[in-house]
Parts: sequence; C-alpha cells; structure tokens
Amino acid sequence: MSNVPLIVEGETGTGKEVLAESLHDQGPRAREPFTVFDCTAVPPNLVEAALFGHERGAFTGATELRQGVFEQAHGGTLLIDEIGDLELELQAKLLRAIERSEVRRIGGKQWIRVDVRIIAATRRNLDEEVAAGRFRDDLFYRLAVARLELPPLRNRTGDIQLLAGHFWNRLAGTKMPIGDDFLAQLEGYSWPGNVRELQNTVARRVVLGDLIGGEALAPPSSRNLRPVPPIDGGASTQRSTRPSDPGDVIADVIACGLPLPRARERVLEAFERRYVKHLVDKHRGNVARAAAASGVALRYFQVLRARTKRREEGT
Ligand SMILES: Nc1ncnc2c1ncn2[C@@H]1O[C@H](COP(=O)(O)OP(=O)(O)OP(=O)(O)O)[C@@H](O)[C@H]1O
Repeated sequence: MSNVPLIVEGETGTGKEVLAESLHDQGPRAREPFTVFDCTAVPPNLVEAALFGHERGAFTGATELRQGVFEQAHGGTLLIDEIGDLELELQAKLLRAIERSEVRRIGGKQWIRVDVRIIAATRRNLDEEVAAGRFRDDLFYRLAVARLELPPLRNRTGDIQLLAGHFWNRLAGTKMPIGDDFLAQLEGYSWPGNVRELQNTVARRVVLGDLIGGEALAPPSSRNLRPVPPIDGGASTQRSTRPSDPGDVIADVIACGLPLPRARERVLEAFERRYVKHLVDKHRGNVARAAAASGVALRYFQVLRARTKRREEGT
C-alpha cells in the first residue's frame, strides 16, 4: 500500500495533512522526506516551477537552479494539497510526472527520475469537478486508487471530547481539568472550521479561562472582524488616555462601539499584555519562574507571551 496514490477529501481543517503525515510516518518511507505542496499557496504562474523546479536563468527571476517538490520528496511522500485548484494544463503535466516517475525542470533538458508516493488532498468534491470538466478524469483515475473522506467535525461529535482533551492537556497540562460546561459548549457547536477551529478555541480558553463565554463559539461570520484601533500603548492610537490606567482601557474599548464579544476580547488582550509583562519583569526576565507564578504550564505561558509580543509589534 505504501506506494499507492491516495486522495484525501474533506472540508478545511478536518485533518487531511495530519492524516497524510501519519500515513507517511507509519509506512516504509518514514525515514525519507514528507513534503507538502499547497497548490493555492503560490501564484498560478509559479506552480509549475514549484512542482518540477527550474534551471538557472530559465525565466526572469530564476537566478539559481531550484529543485521542485517532486525532487525534494524523492524516496518519500509528496502531499499535493488543494489539488482540485490546479489548472487543467498543469494537471496534464502532473499526470505525466506521476505516470512516468520523472520530471523535467523548467529550462532543463534532461528528465530526472523521482520515486515519490503521491497523496492528493482537496476540500472540493472531485467527482463534481470531473463531471464539470474542471478536473481531468485521467488524472483522477490515476490518483483515486485509494480514496479517503474525512467527515466534518459536526458529523463526528464523538471526536470532539477526545480532540479537545488532547489539545487541552497539551496546552494546559493534565493538572487543570477541562471543565464539563466548556465541553458541553464545544459539543453543541457546528465547527465550520473543523479541528483547526476547535484547537484554536481550546487554546483561547486555556489562555482566557472562564473569561470567555459561549459567544466565543459563535460562527466567525457573526463576529465583528473589522480592524479596531490598538489600545493600551498601540503606536497608532490617537486617544489621549494613559495606557497604564485600566479604567481608561475599558473606556476606550466602550468608545469603539464594538459588539460585546469583541469588546471583551480587546480588554482581555490589554490585560494579558500587562499581566505577562508584570510577571516577567518581576522575575527579572526568567520566564519559567513567571510561568510558575502564574500557575499555568510553561508552554502555555510562552504561547501567551509570544502572542502579546506579536500584538505589541502589530503583526
Ligand atoms: N486528529 C488530529 N489530532 C490532532 N490535531 C489535529 C487532528 N486533526 C487536525 N488537527 C489539527 O487541526 C489543524 C488542521 O489540520 P490539517 O492542517 O491537517 O487540516 P486540513 O484538512 O489539511 O486543512 P486545510 O484543508 O485547511 O489545509 C492542525 O493544526 C492540526 O494539527
């Protein structure tokens, strides 16, 4: 089975990459590279070079020779993510590379042999794509030797407790229990962003504790995603209030006219920033001591600290 191409289908965040990597890790190619290429991550005109590589001077900007992901994955597994978004012309070139197990770099003359197991992932329904003429049927049949579908999290609610417990223990440690109310909230939500969203929600809860309420689980579309002016020392703030005064931070946030969940989040961001800074300063930069004093796992404290720093830097 280890050389058999495989298609993994499922909505975004269902764990397609996790599955592909664990298949690689458990197979005989485990010691060889596991390479991921996302067809939507580079502009369409650069996909071919990313897949097959290019010689030096092959096109403007090709200042040096570069291997493509096929060559990089030689001996191992190549996960081609979002294959359903690949243009038809490239689908033909991909099919050729898979069928003949060889690639030619752009601007190159020779064909290079590659031994790669292909796993193709997509959030699209490939049967529909083939029927609509957007996906080549010959490539589809070449890849669909084995096919797996990862159901959305809302159709496998039994997994929520397991996954949430796993993320919680990893971030908060096992001493802090996850809490039945919170679990019940998680199990009652529809998870449009699937496991990725669940992971983020658990991380937020670990950070914010009981301060996050049920509205944190509202679908993203109903959240206010408008950028709001930075508070508490943000460089571009034009407000005259002193950032060190918590009362003023709250007044600032209220004045922004945000909906309650977003407003609460802004206050908490300001609080986290001050809290972390205070403890790290108090322990003269010793993060392990600061974390111990805060009562949360060191790893979580580090995540929190990195996040508050990123916010300060506006990234
Ligand atoms: N079974 C699992 N156990 C632990 N973590 C998981 C699991 N499934 C998914 N995740 C986590 O959820 C996030 C999304 O997973 P992954 O990237 O594999 O999803 P995907 O289906 O490939 O998403 P996309 O289509 O957006 O690329 C990752 O952070 C991953 O670590």
